[in-house]
Amino acid sequence: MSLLEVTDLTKNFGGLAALSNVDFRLEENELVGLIGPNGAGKTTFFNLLTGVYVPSEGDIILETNGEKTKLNGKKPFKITDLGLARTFQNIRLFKDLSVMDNVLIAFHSKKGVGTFHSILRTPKFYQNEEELRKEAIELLRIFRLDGKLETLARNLPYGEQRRLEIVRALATQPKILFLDEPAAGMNPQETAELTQLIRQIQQQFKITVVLIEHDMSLVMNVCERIYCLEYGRLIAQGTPEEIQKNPAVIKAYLGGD
Ligand SMILES: Nc1ncnc2c1ncn2[C@@H]1O[C@H](COP(=O)(O)OP(=O)(O)OP(=O)(O)O)[C@@H](O)[C@H]1O
Repeated sequence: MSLLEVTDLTKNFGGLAALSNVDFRLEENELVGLIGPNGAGKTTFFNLLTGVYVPSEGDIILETNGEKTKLNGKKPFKITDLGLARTFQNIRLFKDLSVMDNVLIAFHSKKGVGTFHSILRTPKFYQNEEELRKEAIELLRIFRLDGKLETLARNLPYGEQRRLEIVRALATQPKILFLDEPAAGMNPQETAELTQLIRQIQQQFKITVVLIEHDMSLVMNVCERIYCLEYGRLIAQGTPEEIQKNPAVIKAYLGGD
């Protein structure tokens, strides 16, 4: 089986079917795009996979080390523990904490030494803190944020806040990273740099990356496979070349018959 297998995933909000019978799979270490017009159900899909919403129907199964785990209905923190991390369409940082503290908090979900050592400030606590700081600086260096360790997140320029969000997600050591419109609001140069970074982290950390993005050049450039949603239904999947030629996708984006 695949790293992640989603079958028949459905989410209803009252009478509105935000997502209907979607099948989706992810393999290890691939870069996958999720596209579709506004309101197609892309963010709802991420919210279902990361435990923000409980599915109305369908299954989400993660397979790691030969073990299958059903993710439906699990809480977001549990899903993070199992190796799924995400960023949000609207940036969600601890705006009044420094860049470094934003990353350290994310690390603690995976690598903290526990309450006993933390409260008593044991030598093990200090040794662990030092190691985490080093790892945080390494990650921040990749995203060119290592010169701003003590800057408050709210004082970073917009593009850097978006990059810090990705660092925070990576600090939880995910197997799968979900990025919700990472290039939204970025200028072309920032988008080009981000494209490069996404490729780099996928290869360096050997993770699977799933990307919701309206910037088609980014999606077509970076993704190996693409899924397209419209009105909550999966209307196409394939390579970037196949998706660009797909009549249902062209119609969904351009309208008309
Ligand atoms: N919590 C909710 N309650 C009710 N309706 C919702 C909720 N969340 C999403 N929806 C509806 O579900 C549909 C899909 O929304 P969703 O945000 O998943 O689309 P999207 O493809 O991410 O859109 P966009 O590209 O504009 O971000 C929309 O009609 C939206 O209004």
